[in-house]
Amino acid sequence: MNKTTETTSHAQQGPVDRIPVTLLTGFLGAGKTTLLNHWMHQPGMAGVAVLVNEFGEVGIDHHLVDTVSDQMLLLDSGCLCCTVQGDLVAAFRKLSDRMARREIAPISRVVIETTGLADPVPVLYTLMEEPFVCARYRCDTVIAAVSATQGLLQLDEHPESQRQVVAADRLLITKCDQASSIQREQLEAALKALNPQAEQVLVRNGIADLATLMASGGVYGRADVASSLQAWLGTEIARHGPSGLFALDENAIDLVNGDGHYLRTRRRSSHHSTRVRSFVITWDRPIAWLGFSLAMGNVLRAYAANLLRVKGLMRVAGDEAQPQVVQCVQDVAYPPVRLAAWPRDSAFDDGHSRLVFIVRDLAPEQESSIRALLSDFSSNMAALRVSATDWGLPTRCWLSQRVPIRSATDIEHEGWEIQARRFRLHGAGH
Ligand SMILES: Nc1nc2c(ncn2[C@@H]2O[C@H](COP(=O)(O)OP(=O)(O)OP(=O)(O)O)[C@@H](O)[C@H]2O)c(=O)[nH]1
Repeated sequence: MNKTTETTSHAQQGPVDRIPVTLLTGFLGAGKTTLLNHWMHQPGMAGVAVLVNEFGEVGIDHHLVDTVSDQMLLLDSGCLCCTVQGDLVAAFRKLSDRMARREIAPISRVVIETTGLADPVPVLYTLMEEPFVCARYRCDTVIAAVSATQGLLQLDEHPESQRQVVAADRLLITKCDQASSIQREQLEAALKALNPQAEQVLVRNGIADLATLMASGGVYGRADVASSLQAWLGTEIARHGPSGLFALDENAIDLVNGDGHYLRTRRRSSHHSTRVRSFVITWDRPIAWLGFSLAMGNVLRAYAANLLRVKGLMRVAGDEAQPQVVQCVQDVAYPPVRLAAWPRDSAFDDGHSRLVFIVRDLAPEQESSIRALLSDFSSNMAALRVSATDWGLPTRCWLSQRVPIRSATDIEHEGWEIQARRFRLHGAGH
């Protein structure tokens, strides 16, 4: 074989063999985990490895996705876009090592669910520039979930949300079942202005076709785009804009999307606004659901402007074996669901209730008053019943309905450990 032929065949082989990666992004509470949970039940997900990353001290999301113990990893040491890029590379290495040792069957795709606050650019940079990763994996698609009900406001107030939209090649407009047509159309127009080339997909009740996740994206999935981010950026600049739009220096990563929109981010240090932080409230005894729901309603009402996201698992008196999942996005409380059992081998091992709050501009004394409101539920049933008739209470939907159980049996995780059960080869002797 002459040299030219060798070079050609190597070049042809490399990109074909690399495992496609889908980045699933979207602001806090936009519906990423809900979408993932639906997709995880599809037969087409066999062989897909999922990496979940959360902002906050206690990981919740991986407990909310069913039947995932064997193909899901929690990236729990911080937000993917700033502190855990090394961990992300380590996870890719581990996947590759296990495949090489035939401990797991070949992986057909990796899906990374980022935190709602993640800037996708540093993650893209890792995928496209880190030598180990880009030799074996290729960024295929960036999907951003945007809430039809809250997305416009989030785009206005949170630069992270804009960056997620601009970097995406597919936009999933979630919660269309809850939005008016005017809300939806305004959001569609805003998204079009930010990222005209991205495909827009409407999502109702958290359900989208698996093809939405699996289909290759426009920009990132193009076979002719060089894997190097710098080369890709060069192509984009040549196509769209004046020179000097970007520079890759020591600490800056810039990205220009298909429409010449320009994103700049810092490579290493945490660049989340210091205005955003998280804290956890823990209860070591079962909570009274009525009192808790009313207290949470008052918390949402009083601090709506500062609460970005609240979620957790609660041990409810009288129903202690099945944790109740509590979900709030800003001042909206979503209908609770119950898990079939408490997650094992996790922060919830002790069976305590925990709520993770992600807040912005919340003063310490305000945090103290939230803690106080949630530490002392009135035991006066008559008073509770009166306040339960407050029709404007954000947590009304927690009071009225029977809480369905979601089967989430056998859910466990090993943090960074890759769990091989699903990928195990028959007869491989493991
Ligand atoms: N009605 C309705 N509710 C939805 C939809 N998508 C998500 N939800 C609800 O919105 C809440 C938040 O959804 P998640 O899937 O946890 O959102 P997320 O983007 O993973 O949240 P973070 O991981 O905190 O950023 C949950 O209570 C979901 O049930 C939808 O399309 N329709």
